[in-house]
Amino acid sequence: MEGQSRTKVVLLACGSFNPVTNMHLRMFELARDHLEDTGQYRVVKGIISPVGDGYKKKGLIEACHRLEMARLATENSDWIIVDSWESLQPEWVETNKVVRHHYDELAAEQNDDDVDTVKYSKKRRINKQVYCFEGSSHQKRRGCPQLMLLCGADVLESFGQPNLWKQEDINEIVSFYGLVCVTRSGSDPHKFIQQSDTLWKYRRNIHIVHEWVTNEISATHVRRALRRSQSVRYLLPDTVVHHQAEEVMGWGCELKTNQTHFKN
Ligand SMILES: Nc1ncnc2c1ncn2[C@@H]1O[C@H](COP(=O)(O)OP(=O)(O)OP(=O)(O)O)[C@@H](O)[C@H]1O
Ligand SMILES: NC(=O)c1ccc[n+]([C@@H]2O[C@H](COP(=O)(O)O)[C@@H](O)[C@H]2O)c1
Ligand SMILES: [Zn+2]
Repeated sequence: MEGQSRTKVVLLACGSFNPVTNMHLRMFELARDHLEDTGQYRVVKGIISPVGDGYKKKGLIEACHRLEMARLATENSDWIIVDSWESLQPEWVETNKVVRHHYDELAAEQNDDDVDTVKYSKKRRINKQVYCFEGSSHQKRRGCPQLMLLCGADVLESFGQPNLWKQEDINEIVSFYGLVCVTRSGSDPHKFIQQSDTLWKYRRNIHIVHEWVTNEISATHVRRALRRSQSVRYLLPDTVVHHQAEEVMGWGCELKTNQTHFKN
């Protein structure tokens, strides 16, 4: 399929990024290779959206630090950016609402691009196909890139945790947007999809990316190492490691080690 006829895709990763690790960045590269290898997609952008402070997860440091570290981590990438919208919301925002927000942004950018050639109102009329499903209706904008949620297999499996995700949100994510899921040790996304009627129904919208270089990098491990004054070098981009060191010095922290604001 020629480049022009491929569907443009924007990948959106939501999470704590507490702190961002090399594996978060690898996740984007793996997903892009996988989607482009199908011959159907061209991945044009990746967005990291750190969760807001309202998420109140134990040990979550302030969003401004998580954002700054994610920005430093992506400064050498020509396609992955960090977006602050979610982290600036006063309350925790459910992921489906974050996805909707970004889809609306992409559609608005698309309309801006089109506005010179076709009158806005007319374009709006011809540019939308209405997709309806359980209780809500959405408009898919022609020409707008497809937005897919990018996550690790642990997040996919968290769909099965009672009272954590609304069923309608899961439906909307997998039926309207699409999901790219990177395998992670301890998870079996194929089995999980096979056992869920909803996920099975929309299995063609769920792209499982197999990470062959299995590794167990996690922000939990990084925080633990930092608490113990152990090196986190090569688990995080150097710029992020340095940012933390500067932070400690800047705060006149009582600790003379590389221990940082990760207290839990
Ligand atoms: N090693 C990994 N392999 C696959 N996916 C990963 C990996 N590390 C993180 N992710 C994914 O990155 C996204 C953001 O995750 P998150 O910020 O929770 O990182 P984490 O390393 O899991 O942190 P924590 O240990 O604090 O939960 C999630 O979709 C998560 O599944
Ligand atoms: N119902 C929901 O929309 C829902 C539930 C749980 C987690 N999440 C999101 O999943 C991500 C999980 O991140 P952590 O693995 O760091 O907890 C966060 O972005 C969080 O907002 C969403
Ligand atoms: Zn996690």
